[in-house]
Amino acid sequence: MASETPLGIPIIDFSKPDLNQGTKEWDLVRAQVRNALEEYGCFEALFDKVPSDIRKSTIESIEELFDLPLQTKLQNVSKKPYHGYVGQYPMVPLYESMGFDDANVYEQVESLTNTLWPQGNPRFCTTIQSFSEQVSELDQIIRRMILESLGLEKYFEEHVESTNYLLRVMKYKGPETKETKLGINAHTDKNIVTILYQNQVDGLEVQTKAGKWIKVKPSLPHSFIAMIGDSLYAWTNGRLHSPYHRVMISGNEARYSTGLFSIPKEGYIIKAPEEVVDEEHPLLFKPFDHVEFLGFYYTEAGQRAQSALKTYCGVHDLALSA
Ligand SMILES: O=C(O)CCC(=O)C(=O)O
Ligand SMILES: [Fe+2]
Repeated sequence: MASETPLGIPIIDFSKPDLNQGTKEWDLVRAQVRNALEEYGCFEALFDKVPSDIRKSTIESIEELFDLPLQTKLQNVSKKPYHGYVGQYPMVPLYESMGFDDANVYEQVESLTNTLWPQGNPRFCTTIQSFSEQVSELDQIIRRMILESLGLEKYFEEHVESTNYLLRVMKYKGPETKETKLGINAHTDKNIVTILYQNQVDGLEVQTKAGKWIKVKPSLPHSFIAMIGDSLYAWTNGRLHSPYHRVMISGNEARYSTGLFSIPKEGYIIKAPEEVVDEEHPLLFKPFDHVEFLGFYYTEAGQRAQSALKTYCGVHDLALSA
């Protein structure tokens, strides 16, 4: 076979000083966002608005968190799967994670912090909250660009108000073998937009539409990975791709990462607006509640399904699964 140029996901620069709505710069970046999300469902965002000291203390704070005794970590329980503490799963023994609901709201982070450190840990709390708030700005820039590029900007306020932010922090223990091990199974995210950040240990892989796995290696310390989840895929009636991705790890060093997930609120019905439904683009999914869909996803049938979303509320189930 001829040698292939290594594939990578698109890189988009959000660090330009005058990236304001209505400018040429904005329109240019917006077009790049739209193309990347149609083709890959994700891209690397260069975003320097999160100061380097906050980025650094975020990674240090996550290390401090996972160094707590297991008994303490287990105190963060949640009714919602993957919102509380997760660890020691037999399928993915190297993976641990902890979720912070409403991570951009100080009081919310504080109350969870106080469960973990009864004597308080203001530095941890401030770090997690500021990091989440600053990354949520990138989430909103991206969502505004997506809506504008689809001619749906009138829905922006409703769109943002219908979601909450979850910050999930993750640790993947180095397997201490030469072989590469599975850190997290291949999956699509179920939410709206995910923004990932990581320490210097790579491992994220994204599947292209053609089925090829590509390694994601963030190029700069202020690189974030933005990714579309199934709920936005459904809301845009399939205009944007939500990619399968996984984490593969090797070596001795631990990988620490964070994901800021914009998640539809319970009770909010996700329904593709009429502007994106026409003869050429028939409705793909019946309107659904994200929390109810997640309930299905975590059942045996949901886990077995090739696409849980299509099985749950796909309009052309048979045609699509053929
Ligand atoms: O750790 C990562 O970079 C990816 C994590 C992920 O895909 C997830 O939490 O949904
Ligand atoms: Fe994911």
